[in-house]
Amino acid sequence: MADDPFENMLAQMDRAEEYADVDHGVFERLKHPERTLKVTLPVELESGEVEVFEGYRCQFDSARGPFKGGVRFHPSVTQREVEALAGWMTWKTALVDLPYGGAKGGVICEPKDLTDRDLERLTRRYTEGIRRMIGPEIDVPAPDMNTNPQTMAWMMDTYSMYEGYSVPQVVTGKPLEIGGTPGRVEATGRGVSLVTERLFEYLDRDLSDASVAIQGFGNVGSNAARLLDESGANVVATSDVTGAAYDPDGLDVAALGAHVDAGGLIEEYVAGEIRGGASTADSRWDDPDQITNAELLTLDVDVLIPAAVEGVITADNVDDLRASAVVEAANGPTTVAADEALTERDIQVVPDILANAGGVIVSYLEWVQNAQEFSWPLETVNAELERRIGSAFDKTIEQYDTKELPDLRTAAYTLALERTAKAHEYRGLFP
Ligand SMILES: NC(=O)c1ccc[n+]([C@@H]2O[C@H](COP(=O)([O-])OP(=O)(O)OC[C@H]3O[C@@H](n4cnc5c(N)ncnc54)[C@H](O)[C@@H]3O)[C@@H](O)[C@H]2O)c1
Repeated sequence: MADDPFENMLAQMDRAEEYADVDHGVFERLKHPERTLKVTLPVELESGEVEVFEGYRCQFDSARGPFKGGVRFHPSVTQREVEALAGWMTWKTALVDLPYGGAKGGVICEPKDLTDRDLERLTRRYTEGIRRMIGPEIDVPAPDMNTNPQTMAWMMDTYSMYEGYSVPQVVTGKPLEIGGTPGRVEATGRGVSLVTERLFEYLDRDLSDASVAIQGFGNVGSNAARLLDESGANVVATSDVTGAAYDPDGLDVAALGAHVDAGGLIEEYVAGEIRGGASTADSRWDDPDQITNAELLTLDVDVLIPAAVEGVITADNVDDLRASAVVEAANGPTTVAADEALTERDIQVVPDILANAGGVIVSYLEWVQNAQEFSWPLETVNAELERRIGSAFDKTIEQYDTKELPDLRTAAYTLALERTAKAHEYRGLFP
């Protein structure tokens, strides 16, 4: 049951319902996505072959504003996963109080097997498939797993070609040259780092020298690692699909970042095949051990940050977890059964809808700048990100403490559900 991300999201909602001030009828309505479009995407690959892909766009709830949510390219994308992710976007935008609803898109594909030309064609075909349901005031996509500013540029261009003029505001996470904002690429990782700092302040613990394990060293994981390293924490392990690098004395995060930016894999780094100009001789700590992703999750660390895929902390491994706090950078990394076990063990979990909200906050700031046809400096963007995610963190803690809720996820969900339900109550049912 809980391995299905959509069931997991519904179970999270159910856990919060008993504490949330929400009419039961409205609550039932919140459990159903408004709509999901499935699109068939035939693409002529560079090899000359035609491959037929499948994609989705789910628009979960728009009571608080236009739909907002990323697009994921991954072999394990399913309709249920996209719908769960769209639901989580709805609760996330409500929790951090952005004037948006929630949506998500996904295409079933293995990007590693596609050339840049193939990816461009697939992205354009997908954009054509969903273009009637997106738009600056309707639904605004953004990057997620295996999509990036280049993907957004292709989406923006395809949409604009049909409109007959440039519409930068139709997507966020664009390159700077076509209306992107400074600070967007690292925004989710920055938010993860900021909430980890806040958590330590709240727990009255010192983050400097705290040990951190991060599963996933992509956009979110690598930026969180870099910023936590800069704030004095000790990143002892990180991973990608090929496995994890572990050094109890701490990893050379900068060298790892350069290696991965140059297209390197973690297993190559551990084997000493280091790209990006760094060499083991230059590294502060030169011999990390290769461990598995499963072993990374059970390391004895102060903070565990899952930053890859959903459903990695489960009933099967939760008893082996030794971290004293979990900061959910990935969406939906903890199943409900595991969540209950973590609450019982008093392990603080900063839920995904708070921990990884930095990305959508800065996407919103990009959208606002596009609407104003104006651009802000990086300092303004980062200050606004810190203010907004800090305020959401404080409100979640206040809710948790004053209502004596079982955990931070329940606190975050009650706030998000109450805000979304209020919007539904004010707007009423039409027709
Ligand atoms: N990019 C954003 O702005 C953003 C915003 C909010 C949430 N998120 C969430 O953060 C997570 C990571 O997103 P990202 O943008 O960094 O993606 P990414 O594609 O840049 O990186 C993903 C990383 O996870 C690794 N990975 C993939 N499958 C794995 C597996 N089965 N086991 C272990 N590692 C695996 C990859 O090798 C890579 O290192 C996702 O859950 C995503 O939904 C991303």
